Amino acid sequence: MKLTNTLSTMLGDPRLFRQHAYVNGKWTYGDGGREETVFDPATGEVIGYIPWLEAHQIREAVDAADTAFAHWRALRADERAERLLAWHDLLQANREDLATIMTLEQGKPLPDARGEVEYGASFVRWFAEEGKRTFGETIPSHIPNAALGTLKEPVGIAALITPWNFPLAMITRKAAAALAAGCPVIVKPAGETPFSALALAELAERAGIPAGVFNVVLGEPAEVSKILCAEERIKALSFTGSTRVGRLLLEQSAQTVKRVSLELGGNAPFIVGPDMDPKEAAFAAVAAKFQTAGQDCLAANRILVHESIHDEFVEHFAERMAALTVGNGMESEVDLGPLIHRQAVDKAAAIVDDAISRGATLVAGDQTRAPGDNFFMPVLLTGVTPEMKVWREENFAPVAGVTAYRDDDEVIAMANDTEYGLAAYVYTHDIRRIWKLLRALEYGMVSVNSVKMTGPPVPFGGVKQSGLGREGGITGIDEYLETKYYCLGALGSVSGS
Ligand SMILES: NC(=O)c1ccc[n+]([C@@H]2O[C@H](COP(=O)([O-])OP(=O)(O)OC[C@H]3O[C@@H](n4cnc5c(N)ncnc54)[C@H](O)[C@@H]3O)[C@@H](O)[C@H]2O)c1
Ligand SMILES: N[C@@H](CC=O)C(=O)O
Repeated sequence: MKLTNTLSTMLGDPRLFRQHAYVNGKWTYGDGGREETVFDPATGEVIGYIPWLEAHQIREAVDAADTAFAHWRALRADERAERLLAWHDLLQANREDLATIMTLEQGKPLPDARGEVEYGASFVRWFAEEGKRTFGETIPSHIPNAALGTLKEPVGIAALITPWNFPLAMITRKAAAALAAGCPVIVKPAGETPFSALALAELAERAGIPAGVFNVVLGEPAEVSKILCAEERIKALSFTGSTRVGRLLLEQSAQTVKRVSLELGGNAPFIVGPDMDPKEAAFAAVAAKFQTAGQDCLAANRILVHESIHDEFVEHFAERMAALTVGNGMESEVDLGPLIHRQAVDKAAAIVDDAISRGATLVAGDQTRAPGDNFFMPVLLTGVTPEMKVWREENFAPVAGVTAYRDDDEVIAMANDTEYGLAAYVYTHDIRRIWKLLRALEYGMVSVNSVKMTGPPVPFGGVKQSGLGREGGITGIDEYLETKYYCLGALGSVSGS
């Protein structure tokens, strides 16, 4: 198998750069000799290679997790918490290296990568604490001389399949909850960004998480997922990624009736009320659109501005957008890195062409200034209408589409005109309008006058075709817990309570 060490020379701790799968506490090659090349999206250079595991090796990961389950679930919650807190501390201590790995494989600017390491680590800390609070209940008995109640028990092995846009935090938000609940995990990261996942495995081992409890499998995505979904011993499947693949995995998991959690695509409306300062709203919209070069499930995809302030808003948006620097995320002062690969650039270009051909106006976005093959310069379109792809599809690129609306009822109908329902933004200071929109918007998350909405205490997730279940918050751990009801009968001395 090919290996390259360029990336490790850039790290304080070269052992964080691993080019093997991690199964049962061992770094593993693929038995069939298949491998995948991983590129730096900014330069197109090879940064490493990963093996593809064969079917029997994926099953060995399940065997390992199955064996490890008995010991891991038997630990006290505070013992698991100690290991999770050690993992958290190691993530923090190695923040710089983890951010370097992330920027090189994903492309996001280094400060954003540092932010994601902090964000990812914050879920580990959160669930270390939440694991100690998985309380059951006592139930007032309706049966004479009986005591009724519930226990919370780990559901079993959890398979976690994750995307490339947030290569670290999308893993920790799932894995920390599962591990805290007592479930071993098998992580299948995106092939574009495996090295963050493998660095997480290295640090999990150092934190004292036992062999078989945290595994990272690599391989041909459809092949690996089919095996994981068909495995009866895997009881929970948690997926973050596109709605297309989410539907497929839900279908494949039906045969083994798994607990399925899905965090899927978004098509976020960003609604600006007539009372807003157009400059303040435009600056917020730029921030909500261009994070991770628009490759964010929370990215403002459809910007809906009241007609009375539309033109001023567009002027300020264009001015702010023009000040963004596009370039290699390893360089300082860069706001937008590359897109993940060339197909993403082609998709973005096709969405812009489609909008223009259907009557949208291109206000800004000169692609001749793109600093490389995988870069896409920010685009501002106005006059966007519902038949355009930029309205219908999650563009996952730095393409902002603006539409004017007349009144609240019209903007509610516009905002809900999508199969997606992840997140929506509302900018207005009118409390009646806020309440009306908050209730009428068909979204799992609504953020009012704030671009930032996520974090460990938050029940993150969508409605409609944006997903099933919630991650984070006080309910995130429930995705990995079963409720066991008990009835202790014939107690003799207990009655009526
Ligand atoms: N709701 C959320 O919390 C959230 C967070 C991040 C990303 N996302 C969504 O993820 C998408 C972008 O990520 P992506 O392009 O990596 O998504 P994707 O669906 O293409 O891939 C996600 C994962 O599924 C695997 N996969 C791909 N094809 C597969 C197949 N045929 N069978 C089984 N597995 C397969 C990939 O290897 C990867 O690990 C966007 O739609 C974005 O909105 C959602
Ligand atoms: N920004 C999101 C990830 C979506 O792509 C998050 O905070 O979870």
